[in-house]
Amino acid sequence: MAQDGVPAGSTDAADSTQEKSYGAAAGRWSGYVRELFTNPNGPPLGSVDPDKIEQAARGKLKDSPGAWGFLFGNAGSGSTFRANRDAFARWQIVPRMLRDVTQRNIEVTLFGTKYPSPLIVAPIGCQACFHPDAELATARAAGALGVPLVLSGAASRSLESVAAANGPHAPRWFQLYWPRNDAFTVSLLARAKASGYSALVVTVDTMAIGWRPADLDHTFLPFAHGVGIQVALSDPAFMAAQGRAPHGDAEVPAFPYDPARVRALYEAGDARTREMVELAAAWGRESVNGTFRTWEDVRFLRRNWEGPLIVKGILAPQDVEIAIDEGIDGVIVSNHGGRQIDGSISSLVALERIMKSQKVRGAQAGGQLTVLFDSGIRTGSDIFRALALGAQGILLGRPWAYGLTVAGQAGVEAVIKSILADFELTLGLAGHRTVADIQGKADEVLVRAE
Ligand SMILES: Cc1cc2nc3c(=O)[nH]c(=O)nc-3n(C[C@H](O)[C@H](O)[C@H](O)COP(=O)(O)O)c2cc1C
Repeated sequence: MAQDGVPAGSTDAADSTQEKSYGAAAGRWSGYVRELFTNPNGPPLGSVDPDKIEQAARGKLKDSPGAWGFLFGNAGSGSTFRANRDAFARWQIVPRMLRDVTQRNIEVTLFGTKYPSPLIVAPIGCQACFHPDAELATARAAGALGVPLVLSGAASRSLESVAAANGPHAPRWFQLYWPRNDAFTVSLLARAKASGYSALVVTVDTMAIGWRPADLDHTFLPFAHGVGIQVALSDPAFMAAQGRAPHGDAEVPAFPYDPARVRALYEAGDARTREMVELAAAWGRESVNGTFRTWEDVRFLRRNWEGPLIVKGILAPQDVEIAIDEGIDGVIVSNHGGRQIDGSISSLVALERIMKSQKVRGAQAGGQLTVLFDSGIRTGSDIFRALALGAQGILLGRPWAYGLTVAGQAGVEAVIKSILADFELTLGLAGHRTVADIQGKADEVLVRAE
């Protein structure tokens, strides 16, 4: 069994056939194929095709067009989102044959902890918009599979109840949307530590929400109605500043979230709704409100967080080099799935450029910096390509949220099991046994399509 965040089992692929929890048995993920072929009812989500699961999620939210627009939508014309996907298509895998890759192991070690795969569950805010079980379903799914979960700072459940749903020994990280008030920040960090979140992810590409036509067209801003601010509502420092006691999760946002209904209640003078809108406005004065932070502010976090500190939303090599100088432990190369800047560099091209930096490569090789990646990952071969181009782990974003929307916990599990089975098979079919065989080895294992 895993203990205190340390995975059970062996570090040796050939020897890892029986452990559970963080450590994955060889072939564990591709074993899902057998499960699918022996299930007379077919795949749990009706399909394993990411596009079909996305369509199923759209169907599920057909009466909540604002929620669908929030989940699926992007900045501006959506060009960055498309660029993310197109960038993957430009790299092709060059398989090697007649190697014994029967026993495969896709475990990785990040920040000194071994995880069963390179997959990390990306922070996605406000999950109460998508499923009544919201973050708890996602946390249960991640905990059941032993994959690390990143809880969004804009969650619709508290850090504590998500930790409980995730499980006492499950790996979890906390993503911070930076409050203006230092006492609130320090309180969040203390709660994260106390609830077993081992790493802190600070998202630096969302000091304000981008220009998102879908949200603007639907007048969809759940945070303004108190949906997605439960991390704050459960915080003693934030609530004390509002002259109130912290709310637990006894009262959670209604599902489906219906902005028109909340507006009507507000107009009718409903006291509870009015209080929530007032608290939401106070949260809005704290976070994601156009107050831009600097590296100087990151130093404050560095001083107040002992564990790994990871900066999410970096795209320029120069910024990664600064992160190294600032003693940051990890970066997540990400453009937020194309939701922040229209016409931005794709995340994969950004990764390629970043990995050309001698300083970055040296820091990565020396174990000083961990490079993670997200934006656009949809298949196992996308994971393969991101790792080959230099990432040490990847964050899966919208695909699992589509699974959540369709089927709650089971949906999140199905999506993660599918993409990891796909990745493990792709790795083997390409002639490799472990992540180390391909990580940073694009020159050997990929070719750029003409
Ligand atoms: C609905 C939605 C909400 C998100 N909320 C957050 C968040 O609260 N914090 C954060 O750092 N990133 C957030 N992200 C960005 C994801 O963590 C991730 O970077 C992105 O989804 C990757 O792009 P992809 O889903 O297209 O692969 C959100 C993304 C979506 C789709």
